[in-house]
Amino acid sequence: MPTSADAIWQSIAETPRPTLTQLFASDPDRLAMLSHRIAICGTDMLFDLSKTHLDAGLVELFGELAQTMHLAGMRDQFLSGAKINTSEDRASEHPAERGMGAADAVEQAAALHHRMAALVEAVDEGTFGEIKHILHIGIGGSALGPKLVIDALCRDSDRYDVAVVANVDGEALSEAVAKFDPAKTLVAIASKTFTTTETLMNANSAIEWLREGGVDDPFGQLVALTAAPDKAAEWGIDETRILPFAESVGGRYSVWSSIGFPVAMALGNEGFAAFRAGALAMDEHFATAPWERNMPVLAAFADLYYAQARGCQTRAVFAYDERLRLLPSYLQQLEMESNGKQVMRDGTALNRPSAPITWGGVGTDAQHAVFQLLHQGTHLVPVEFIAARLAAHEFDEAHHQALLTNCFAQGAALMQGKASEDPQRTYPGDRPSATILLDSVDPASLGALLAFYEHRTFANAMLLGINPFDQFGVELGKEIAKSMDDRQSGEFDPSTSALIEAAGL
Ligand SMILES: O=P(O)(O)OC[C@H]1O[C@H](O)[C@H](O)[C@@H](O)[C@@H]1O
Repeated sequence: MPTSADAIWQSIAETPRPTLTQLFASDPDRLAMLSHRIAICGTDMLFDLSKTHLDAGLVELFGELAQTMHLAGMRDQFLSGAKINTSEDRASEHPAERGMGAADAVEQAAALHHRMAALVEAVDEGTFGEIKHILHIGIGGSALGPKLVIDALCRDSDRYDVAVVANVDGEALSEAVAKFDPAKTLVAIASKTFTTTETLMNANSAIEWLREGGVDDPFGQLVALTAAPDKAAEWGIDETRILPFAESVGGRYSVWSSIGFPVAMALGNEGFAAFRAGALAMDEHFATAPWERNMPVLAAFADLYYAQARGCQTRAVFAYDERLRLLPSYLQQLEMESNGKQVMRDGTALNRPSAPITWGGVGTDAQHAVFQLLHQGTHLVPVEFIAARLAAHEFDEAHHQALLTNCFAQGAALMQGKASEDPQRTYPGDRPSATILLDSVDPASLGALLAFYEHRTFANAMLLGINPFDQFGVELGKEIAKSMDDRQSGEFDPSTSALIEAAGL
């Protein structure tokens, strides 16, 4: 009979706790066990988890937990398009956008990609007149992915300027359109549901801006990216410019679908295909590698060890690469919206911490701001560093060397610490970190990196027994905001009513 999850968690909690330095000293094979290279479309990605407290015993215990929680079976179901999002009775088929999944889903995704590529070409060829700017309007999963990927990969692109507008605050739209010529702007309205208030309000204002800018037929410059094509059509968007994607692709997993249209515009169709190919290479790794060498799963073991056995309430991600500066905010949605849950898949209480809080920043900036707490604060924070071996900028290579040495020095310092007679100057050390080193920040590597995080989030969820694919927690606030907009203010608590009154609403 398989051991119960509670018994395994108990064993994990009771596992002896040698320091990281002791772990390295006692096992000459530690690096080989926990640091792995994965080949991705002709480049290499290095995942070094050796500065975490995982050891052979813990990996074995987590392997038992994986068995008890049916991780392999759940992964196979997920990757074959079964309805694993049980609370919403649907599959989760973002891997089909990259080419992995049920044959019909893969085929359908390929056809939709074909259609999107044709629209990109049509814009390139001037079918819409001279287009120079793309105004992408969307929020949450319909914004964060495109924003990150464009910021990371399209800095030198001379194709189109893209602005991503999410916030309902008019300042966001105002800032974005300030640089754009209405006559030369294509507006992409990105919304899976095509009902999101912020997005539709921004879209209406963008139409107004086009009209006021002298565009006679603003609707002729609109494109919709959505899983609800009928709603987009009702809204007035021409069917030829609606790029649909499957309902079974979740919002925070949708950058691979037509939500990635502005990426394809800025990067070109080939670049967008390479981005998806990189993700597919990671899908294949996740689908086949044994747990002890399966990087998304091994990383999830470490995540769970810190959150469950060591009481860590947060985890910090630092991109030592300016091009990846938006990665922490992308991961905040991916990890916290997926795994910030209070119940298991069957609705019973999750009697343990769910996802830690993801936060982070950019190196080296963050070293001069928040690293004090990481080195000497009383919170234990597992840290993750992401860097790339090669730079792309034109300045002296000393910049990149300094960036990488700083990155590696921080990991070493967190682990080794430093003794001192003076308590103020003592570094306790034994603080964990993981490092991911890409060859370069290119479409395939970034695709693989984001797929790695998706699968790690999935593995965390399966090992806890929760559903990472719904997000009911975001609904209540929307409902209350709506009832406020509808002026039902009498129903609110005294504090809220007083705020409404003070703001003159
Ligand atoms: O793409 P949309 O349907 O407009 O949704 C945009 C976002 O809003 C919701 O509230 C969810 O929390 C997100 O997961 C989603 O990505």
